[in-house]
Amino acid sequence: MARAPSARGYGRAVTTAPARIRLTQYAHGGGCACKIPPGELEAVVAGLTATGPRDPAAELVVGLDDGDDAAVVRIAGGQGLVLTTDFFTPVVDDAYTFGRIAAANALSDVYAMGGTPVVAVNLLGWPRDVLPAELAAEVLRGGLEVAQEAGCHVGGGHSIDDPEPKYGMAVTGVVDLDRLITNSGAVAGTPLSLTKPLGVGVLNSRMKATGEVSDEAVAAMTTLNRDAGRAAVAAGIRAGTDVTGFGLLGHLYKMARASGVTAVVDAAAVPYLAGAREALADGHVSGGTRRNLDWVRPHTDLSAVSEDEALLLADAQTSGGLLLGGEVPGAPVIGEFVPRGEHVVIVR
Ligand SMILES: Nc1ncnc2c1ncn2[C@@H]1O[C@H](COP(=O)(O)OP(=O)(O)OP(=O)(O)O)[C@@H](O)[C@H]1O
Ligand SMILES: [Mg+2]
Repeated sequence: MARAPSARGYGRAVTTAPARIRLTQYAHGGGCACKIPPGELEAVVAGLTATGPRDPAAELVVGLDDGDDAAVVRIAGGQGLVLTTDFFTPVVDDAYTFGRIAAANALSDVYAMGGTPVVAVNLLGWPRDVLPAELAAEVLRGGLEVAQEAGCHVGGGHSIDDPEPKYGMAVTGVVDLDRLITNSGAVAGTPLSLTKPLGVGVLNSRMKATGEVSDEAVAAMTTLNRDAGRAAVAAGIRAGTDVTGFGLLGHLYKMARASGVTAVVDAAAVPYLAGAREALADGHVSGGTRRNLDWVRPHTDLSAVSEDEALLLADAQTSGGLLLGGEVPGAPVIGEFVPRGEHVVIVR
């Protein structure tokens, strides 16, 4: 038998699986909601960004300056290498599904830059004294399946004994540098689109607390942003990011700030997964979501919406959709970019 999550510690390895292990109960937080909050992260990495103005001909085309989704390095033939990594604790109880979500999320940052993933390596942390190795293999199986769907090789990885289960990937892709999509590419006068509905954060919090699974949320989190990324490139879009732990408002604030424009969000046009509002009303709001809202509040005009609406807009997503400066087929327009005004973001 595996030990209860509360009885953590290093001891004998587990060889047999109990009837039902709820992976989320072995982690303090789940998915992108366990990211270090945006303000704190920027303070931590600030010392790494003092590289001076970016030279457009430089080898490192995208570095840390604008907190973009991935680093981009110039290679031959007008191409760039796209490099990104993402890992987190279980966001769902099922190991195979956790693997699929974590892989879709890791691959997403390449799509958010307008790129195509080529090869990934796994990052695995596993509490080998409390959880069976078979479950770790299930996590990796899920990740491999999604990478294969993306046409991305899995070339290896790294695994450590860890008090909490963690999984993700480091992904390398390629991008046509003339079609690169970045945080800083937004231009006033262009529409703002979102390719997946919000609400994954509150639904995952509910699932962690009650065990109630939202199939819609799982479907959203396991869907690759490949088609959205391709559509964005085909439409000539140059501004975008994926919506993850910092929520729509957090990622939009980063985009508008980096682009020197103001983003206007039409709250009524933002799509939500079924049950998201009810989960919020029942109090299933993560600390990460509250921190996201606190972070953007000084720069955001929220006077037109209730506190609940603002929390939903700041809901920490895992493997969320692409937020794009432009229009793509099938994705709702949820606002627009306008010249920079008093606020960096306006919710109306
Ligand atoms: N430990 C770190 N060292 C250096 N840079 C970091 C570190 N952690 C994060 N960053 C950088 O900070 C920025 C914001 O990180 P964040 O993880 O939010 O980006 P992201 O990969 O797009 O997130 P997500 O995978 O959730 O979409 C990125 O440019 C990232 O490269
Ligand atoms: Mg990202």
